[in-house]
Amino acid sequence: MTNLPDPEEHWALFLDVDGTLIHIAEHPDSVQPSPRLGEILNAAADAFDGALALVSGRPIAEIDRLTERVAPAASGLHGLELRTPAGGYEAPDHDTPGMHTARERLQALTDEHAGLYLEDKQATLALHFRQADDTARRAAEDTIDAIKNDAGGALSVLAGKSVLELKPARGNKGRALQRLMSDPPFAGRCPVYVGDDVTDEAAFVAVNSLGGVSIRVGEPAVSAARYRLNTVDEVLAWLEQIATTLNPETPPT
Ligand SMILES: O=P(O)(O)OC[C@H]1O[C@H](O[C@H]2O[C@H](CO)[C@@H](O)[C@H](O)[C@H]2O)[C@H](O)[C@@H](O)[C@@H]1O
Repeated sequence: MTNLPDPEEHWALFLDVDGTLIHIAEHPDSVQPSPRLGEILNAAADAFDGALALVSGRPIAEIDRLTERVAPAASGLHGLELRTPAGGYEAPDHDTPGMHTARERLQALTDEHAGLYLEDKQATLALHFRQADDTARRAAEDTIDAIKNDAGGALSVLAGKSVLELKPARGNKGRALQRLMSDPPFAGRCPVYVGDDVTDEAAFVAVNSLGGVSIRVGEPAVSAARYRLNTVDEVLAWLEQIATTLNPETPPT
């Protein structure tokens, strides 16, 4: 574990999901969260008076399924979908120009190349190539580029871990974090963001601009994050450790 700052009671935790709280798997549907994940997140939320939000490229329904719905606050679809701790809900736009045609073109591409998988999240489309050969991967890159160009600025592309994701151009994880930071129990706290991926960089920048703590998970990488944890297991151990430090009555998990 690298030298992280000591936890402070006035922190607010923002946690990415895949690659941060849950190990990366071969397929989006085959991830296996730690059986202790819910317990660990509950203890961390208690330590910061409920100021804990989950922030993911997955839809909020999927975040809830994978985490036993521990977090009242969540942002899904790379910042396009938001649930506030008070129960407010901001839905993503399902009718972005170019998305319908994109879906048809990407479906045709996955029919053609066995190793490609299209994860249709309605408001965004994730084209996975973890199991694809070089030919399929190049076809994926070319097709995504062409779709983006044809959409004339309405769509943007996020290049995640073995995935290219088409999304409406507006909205990102950084904006979702700033939005959540404006309401209780987050307002007035110091934001701490933990993420593992290029798709988390906007949140690292937002946290840094608010004087917070940005932590990237994984191998050293060019990143706006100022601290690093090596693995998902280190993240879970660190969360347990800060919960126990701030709340010594927390029973060991
Ligand atoms: O923002 P995150 O919570 O990090 O989510 C990012 C994407 O995660 C998922 O894809 C990634 O994880 C899969 C399971 O480990 C892996 O098979 C895939 O290669 C990764 O890209 C998820 O399927 C996407 O919807 C998220 O956007």
